[in-house]
Amino acid sequence: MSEGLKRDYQICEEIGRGRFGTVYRCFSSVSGTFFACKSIDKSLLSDSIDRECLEKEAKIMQIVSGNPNVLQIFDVYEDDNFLHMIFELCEGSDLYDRVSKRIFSESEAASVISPLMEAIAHCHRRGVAHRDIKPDNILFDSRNRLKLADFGSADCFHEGRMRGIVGTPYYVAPEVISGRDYNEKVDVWSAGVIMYIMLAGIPPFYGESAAEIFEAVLRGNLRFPTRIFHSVSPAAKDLLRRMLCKDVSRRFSAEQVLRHPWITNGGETGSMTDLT
Ligand SMILES: Nc1ncnc2c1ncn2[C@@H]1O[C@H](COP(=O)(O)OP(=O)(O)OP(=O)(O)O)[C@@H](O)[C@H]1O
Repeated sequence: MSEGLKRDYQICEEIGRGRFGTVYRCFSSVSGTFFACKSIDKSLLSDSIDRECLEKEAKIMQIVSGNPNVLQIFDVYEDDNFLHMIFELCEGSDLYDRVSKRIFSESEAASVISPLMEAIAHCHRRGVAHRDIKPDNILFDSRNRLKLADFGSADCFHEGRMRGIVGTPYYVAPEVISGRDYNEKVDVWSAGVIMYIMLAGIPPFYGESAAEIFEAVLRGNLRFPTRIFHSVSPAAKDLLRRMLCKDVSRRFSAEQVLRHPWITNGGETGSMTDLT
């Protein structure tokens, strides 16, 4: 373990595991606070792309720090074998657990989508596209505040063209799959998929395998089956159409999503006129 880490933090129990790293609860006696320490075993990084992603993750998290809805990074320690990143601790269940259990009311969904879009808009203002927005990467702290996490696939879109397939099948935007250049609006698409799943309990573009899901996403045929959507407001459907719009130039930006009435009214749309 790195000397600096041992000096500054007391490492406690394991709280999670990813492909390359283990996450531990840790304690800083200086601040008297608990944090999360993600320790990455460098020997598990098989190629230069993995190594590049890891270095980028720490760098990008520093660029996007300072927003209450983006997971804060506090320290980075490196030795020959490990890279340790100290993050704020999120002890609540993640959004994946929450969406797997039940369908959300519109106001409950808005209370998640609104801070998520605040986090995404903040990253986009700093020139960062997250590129892997999905429920597993949306954490909640002990006060139930949303924190966007896992910038391992993120990229700085001002530094050159973005290309290459990154993301997770259900959530990935069609322009990513088609292999064209794309921009930061891929994150708005993914957030739209999350909003749809929260309100409907099923994904908007479904397939039995990754290949079938990709085909469904590429078709981009957005439907609101009456049996599921009969009680969903026109405002929510209007926003979904604008987020899950295949034409990137017409797709809303994160800032536009934040100004949409469904967001500004907190999903309370009972008295609104039909937007469709
Ligand atoms: N800041 C945090 N606070 C509390 N728990 C966390 C925190 N960050 C990650 N975890 C937990 O640790 C687990 C592993 O996280 P990690 O970021 O290493 O991997 P992952 O994102 O799940 O997977 P991969 O990196 O393989 O895509 C997560 O599923 C989560 O449960």
